[in-house]
Amino acid sequence: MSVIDLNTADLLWLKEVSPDLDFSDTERQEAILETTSRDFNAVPGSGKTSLLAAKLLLIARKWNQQKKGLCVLSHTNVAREEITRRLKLNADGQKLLTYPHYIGTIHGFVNQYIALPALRSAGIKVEIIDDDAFAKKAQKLLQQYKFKTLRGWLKYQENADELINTLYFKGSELEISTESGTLTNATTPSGKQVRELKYSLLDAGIFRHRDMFAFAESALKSNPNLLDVIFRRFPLVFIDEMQDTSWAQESILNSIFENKSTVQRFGDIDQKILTDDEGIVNCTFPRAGHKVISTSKRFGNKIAEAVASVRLSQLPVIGEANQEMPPVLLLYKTADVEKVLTKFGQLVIDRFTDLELEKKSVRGMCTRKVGSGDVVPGRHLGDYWPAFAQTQTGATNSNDNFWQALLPPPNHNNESILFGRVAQVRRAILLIMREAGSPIVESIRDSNALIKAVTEQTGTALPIHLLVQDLILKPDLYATPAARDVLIDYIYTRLKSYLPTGTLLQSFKNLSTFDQAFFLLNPAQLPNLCAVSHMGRDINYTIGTVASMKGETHIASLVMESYGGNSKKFDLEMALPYVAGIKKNPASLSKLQRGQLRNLYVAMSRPTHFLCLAVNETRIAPQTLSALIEKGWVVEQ
Ligand SMILES: Nc1ncnc2c1ncn2[C@@H]1O[C@H](COP(=O)(O)OP(=O)(O)OP(=O)(O)O)[C@@H](O)[C@H]1O
Repeated sequence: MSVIDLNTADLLWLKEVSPDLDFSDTERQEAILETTSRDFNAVPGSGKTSLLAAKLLLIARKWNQQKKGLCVLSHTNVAREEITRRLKLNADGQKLLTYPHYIGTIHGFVNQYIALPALRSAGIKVEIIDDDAFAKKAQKLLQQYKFKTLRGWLKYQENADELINTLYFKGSELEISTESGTLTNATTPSGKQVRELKYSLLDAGIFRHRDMFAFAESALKSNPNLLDVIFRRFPLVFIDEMQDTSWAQESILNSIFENKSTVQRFGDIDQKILTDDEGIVNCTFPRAGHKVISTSKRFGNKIAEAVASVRLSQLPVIGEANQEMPPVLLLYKTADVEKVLTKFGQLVIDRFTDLELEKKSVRGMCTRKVGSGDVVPGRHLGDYWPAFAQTQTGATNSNDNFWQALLPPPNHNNESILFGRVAQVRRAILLIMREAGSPIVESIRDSNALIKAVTEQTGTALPIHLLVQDLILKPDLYATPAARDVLIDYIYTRLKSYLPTGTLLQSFKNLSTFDQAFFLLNPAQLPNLCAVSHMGRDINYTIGTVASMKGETHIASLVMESYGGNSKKFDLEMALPYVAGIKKNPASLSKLQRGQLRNLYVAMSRPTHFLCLAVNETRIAPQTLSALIEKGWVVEQ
């Protein structure tokens, strides 16, 4: 028997409350009305998250259980925020935001219901769960005399820093492992010390997110009754972004809910770009009997055709939007690789008015950040934008640098993640207040508590609100070295009342958090922000990796080719014959090459209007070029 009854009358109501969304097709209607456990594999831009939010609204209207609730899980905070944003708009939807319901990330859920209670009852304190904070503390601890042997061993390890930064507890036996490299046996001196280091951090209450899954597994093993308690509380479970769920996460969720609660999972298996996860072969999404949504509301037919050509499953992708323009193939000469991003900015300015670009995202993406290979450039983002490469080198990369903390993440224009941007900028301000010795922030652990602490202790946080607003809305304030100098003065005036009495402007300016060495290699470029002036108009747009832009919608997207290293192939060089229709069925490519294609599938499916692929002119065959032109592609140089 299903937990909830949904029928076609509900769809009529949905039309009234969500007039911006169209659920008139059979595939979406079936997905909304489905009441049994089922997976849904849906194309990019099909509106998985908004469909799920709409479905939740319908259920909220009918939910009458007081102590049992819905469990809605996503992989990222972006998806969670999108769901809660939509639910907040409606009185019924708001009911889902409180007890007995849970809406949050899989990490948050596992922590709240399993790992943290287990750690508490074992008397283990938790100070912080944060991969960056863990890495920082681990590196600091490593410098202690007692880890001398370990340091000696690390000198001979590739990625020694990462080996330490990513130490984690694995499985229900809490075995100590690393995500980078291999640890020596626990009986060797260095093997002993690396484990001692991890245990010291455990004693200090410092954990990585991944550790929590091991504690959860361990708790469920030693206390199987816990499973019953959780599944009884949540008879209905929805999981968004299912393709990104690792096996460690899925196996815990399966052990709690499988064959007990009704579970519906949404995702797109072809967008799974992290495929080197342990246990990946066990992942079950999408299960037999799954349904599909094959139409995209994001883009039209031309982009859909290109996206479908690189879709590994070769299932159809149908574009339903009708605002797109001809896609562009941007051919560059090797010597001009650093001009690609500027040229794309010009193409965007030529195609859109300022009004059309307002509040819309323009992005440049590349699969690889940096790398090597004795091949002609166009290998990675660093080739196209040297300032990006410099952020990837340890020397200038500091978790405590204000500028680094301030720089907009790749998705900073997306309204749904504005909340995330506010949190990011508050964190940057917290770094300043901490280093300046502000007594207000002495006992606060993260930026979430900043406003509360400032308000409680001084009566108002208005100066911080205004500063946050300026830093988000006016990136020009930190676009050049001179602007950054002026900005520090301005920050001082805003924060002065929160600083220790007598803090002078000069000592404030000398805080190491303002160190601009971060920008030195390329003072004209911000690491991930490209500024272009053309025909008397300006555009600033963000660049980044494909992985960092998953889930986004752009008005215009540039996809820059990259070299796959061990795959021995440039991704677009390999993909363009498929896009041109000369080759079919990319499923026969090698594993690494298929991984490259998955990235392209994600990247090429971001834009609503304008898709541009940048390729070195030496890497496209004349036959492919003519076939693309015949298909309606425009070639630019
Ligand atoms: N049912 C719908 N009716 C009309 N427009 C929609 C609908 N669903 C989504 N959209 C619009 O389509 C675009 C893509 O939606 P969204 O980003 O939610 O898709 P997605 O399935 O999450 O995509 P991806 O898997 O690529 O991240 C957005 O601009 C959104 O507003």
